[in-house]
Amino acid sequence: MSEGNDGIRPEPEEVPAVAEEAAAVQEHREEVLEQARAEALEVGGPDDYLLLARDLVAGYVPGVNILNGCTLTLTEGEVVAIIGPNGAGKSTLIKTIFGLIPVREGGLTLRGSSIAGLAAHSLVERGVGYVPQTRNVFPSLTIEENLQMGAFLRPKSFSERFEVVAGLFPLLADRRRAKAGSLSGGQRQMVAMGRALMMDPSVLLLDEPTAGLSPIYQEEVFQRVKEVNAAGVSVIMVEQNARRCLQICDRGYVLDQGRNAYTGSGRDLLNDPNVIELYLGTLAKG
Ligand SMILES: Nc1ncnc2c1ncn2[C@@H]1O[C@H](COP(=O)(O)OP(=O)(O)OP(=O)(O)O)[C@@H](O)[C@H]1O
Repeated sequence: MSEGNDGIRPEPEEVPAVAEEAAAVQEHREEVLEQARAEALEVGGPDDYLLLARDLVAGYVPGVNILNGCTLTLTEGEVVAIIGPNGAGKSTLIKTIFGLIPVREGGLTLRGSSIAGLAAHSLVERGVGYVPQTRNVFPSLTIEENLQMGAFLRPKSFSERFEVVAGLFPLLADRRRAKAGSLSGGQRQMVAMGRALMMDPSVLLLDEPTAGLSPIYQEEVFQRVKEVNAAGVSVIMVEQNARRCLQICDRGYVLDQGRNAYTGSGRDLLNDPNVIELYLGTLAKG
């Protein structure tokens, strides 16, 4: 057995200090989550928001909840970010809003009417678009065919919507006959967003649109999101590039363990020492 320190394992006396620090951080997180839960109850009623998710409880496996009471509001014209650590439930929240995961408890309303329990295609009909994180284009189809799939509920509106969407993403017109599978990751993301916009949604749900993209393409995606928003679409986006996302969004939600941890304007969250310490970590120091 080796007696010396191998440079990786901590000295024995360091271990209690690390454990104490971890326990303190966990205790702080619990306090934050409790406070956020109390604040979440202070939101207005369904008629006050374009979209209201209130105290949502949801999960994949019977008896196991991933969302433990999440509240989120979206007002017309906003870009709202959802950030938080891995496994916090960010994607689960956006999938629950889009009807891909059943709501076990809580309320979900769009323009004051309940959408809990509605299937995804019903939400598309009601003006909600969704771009999943992965497998969000049909690689063997052309760009144009991908966009046709996006307009499948209203095929007659294809030409008109194509003009509008290509105005936002010129690439889609320039390369309309190219197979989506031949495009770069960033270009595919434009196709995926363009497809979701073909139904002229008022709400666009984006699940980590910059994941796996180079910094240049990440920036392009953020700019396009702003342009889509400026064209009248309210946006909820889950993001792994938390710092940049908070810079461009109106408001943000920090999720932790399937619950609200912090809520505020993007700027407030970026400057909140607790958010920096607990959730932005090295990103904040960068
Ligand atoms: N299809 C699934 N079946 C069962 N559990 C799942 C499924 N998808 C996700 N989970 C679990 O739900 C929890 C939350 O996952 P989710 O993808 O919502 O997290 P996230 O905050 O988006 O994190 P990440 O940034 O890592 O994607 C995780 O513990 C994950 O293992």
